[in-house]
Amino acid sequence: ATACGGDTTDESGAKAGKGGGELSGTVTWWDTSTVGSEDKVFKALAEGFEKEHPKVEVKYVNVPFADAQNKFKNAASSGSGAPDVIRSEVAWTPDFASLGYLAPLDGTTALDKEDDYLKQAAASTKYDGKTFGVPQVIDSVGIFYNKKLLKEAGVEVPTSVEELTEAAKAIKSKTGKTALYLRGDDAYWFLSFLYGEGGDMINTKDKSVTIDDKPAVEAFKTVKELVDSKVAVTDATNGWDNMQKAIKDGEVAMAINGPWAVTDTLAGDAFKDKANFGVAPVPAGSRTAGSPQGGHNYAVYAGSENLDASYEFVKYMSSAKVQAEVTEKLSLLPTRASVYGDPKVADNEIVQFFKPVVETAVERPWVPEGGSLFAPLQTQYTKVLTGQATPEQAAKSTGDSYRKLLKDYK
Ligand SMILES: C[C@H]1O[C@H](O[C@H]2[C@H](O)[C@@H](O)[C@@H](O[C@H]3[C@H](O)[C@@H](O)[C@@H](O[C@H]4[C@H](O)[C@@H](O)[C@@H](O)O[C@@H]4CO)O[C@@H]3CO)O[C@@H]2CO)[C@H](O)[C@H](O)[C@@H]1N[C@H]1C[C@@H](CO)[C@H](O)[C@@H](O)[C@@H]1O
Repeated sequence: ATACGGDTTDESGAKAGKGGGELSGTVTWWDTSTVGSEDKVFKALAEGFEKEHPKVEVKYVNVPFADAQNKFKNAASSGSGAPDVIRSEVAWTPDFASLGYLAPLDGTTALDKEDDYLKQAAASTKYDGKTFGVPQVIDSVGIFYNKKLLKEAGVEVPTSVEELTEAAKAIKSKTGKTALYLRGDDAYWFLSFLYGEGGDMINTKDKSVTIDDKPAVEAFKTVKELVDSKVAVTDATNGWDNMQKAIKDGEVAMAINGPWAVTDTLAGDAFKDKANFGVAPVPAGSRTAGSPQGGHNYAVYAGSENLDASYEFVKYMSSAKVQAEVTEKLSLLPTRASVYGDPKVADNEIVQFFKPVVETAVERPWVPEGGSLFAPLQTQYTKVLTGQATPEQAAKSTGDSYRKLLKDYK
């Protein structure tokens, strides 16, 4: 199509149309979604963009979640090998932005119908008064449970740690199975217990480290007791695979997990009959029930040589149409309020459960160091679960690490 204003070539040499001129060139996109359950859906959606922009080639690259943050930082700082667009986890976005690695999107076509984004999701894209990402999916965690096993045990899905401990006895005696798989190699799985005791990692308002306050010690005690009393099984490594195998094979009655795990979990023998799968809020601690907020944004590399096509790609991928398709295929939660009105989305049981959960999820500290709070906590969390540190030692060690990371926090 010839543009009404005629084509111009901007500094990057890419065709930058005026008034709908044709885009061209390549857009390399690093996607971190799970291979084997999510990646093929996202890859196909990216190909849909190419159909609308025949002169643009999207180079889809799947980069493992555990490697992508460092890989991007290395490429961006060396100035070679960085992608044009990255699926930037909510905690990575302020980190990359603070380093100058992301293009501000305010005023570009990437940021389309901005008011339609859920405010919890949009919060992770803001840094220094600018917008450095476009929300893709928002998520939290809940209890995934095997209805048949709970029925055989004659118990309801537990709503608190006490009820979980009680139910575990009946599950073990009546079915021989363990009640819960508790992921031990990823500190994200500790957060709902920390929030359940009224605790948190840090307080950004008064700039204080709170991971070594009493609620955190109580939360470490809770998870240690769940494992020591065999209410829960855990592993110090390879937690994702072990958790998925345990719940999919019906070896455990429950696992704490999020929407990104639904497709993979439903592929398990235990859920040949999809009706056997249930999801419920995480168990409350002694103070409350709190779920963590997670998710992913699309972000554009500041050094991209094809900014116009990258902006349009982000606009397309985060459009209401594409978001509805992602939910339909993967049961992931949209980040556009308008998409929840789409009948296909509104009827999705996973969305029906997780929408109120993400609306009341505990907001994360959207500071550049937010993501780096997990590695030191992960070390101590695993040590507590394997008896190498007491809850008190773990809380103190994590607090000391945080104060080194956050110089101006007390
Ligand atoms: C340690 C890491 O701590 C944090 O990560 C937090 C994260 O902030 C939390 O929000 C939470 O993330 C949720 C997530 O929101 C939720 O959506 C889901 O994601 C799914 C996808 O849905 C699924 O599609 C697929 O992709 O798979 C995704 C993952 O399943 O589940 C996530 C929770 O897993 O929890 C994360 C902690 O895991 C840091 O941010 C780093 O990532 C850091 N990694 C370091 C690694 C270092 C080398 O060791 C290396 O030296 C360091 O440089 C590395 O950075």
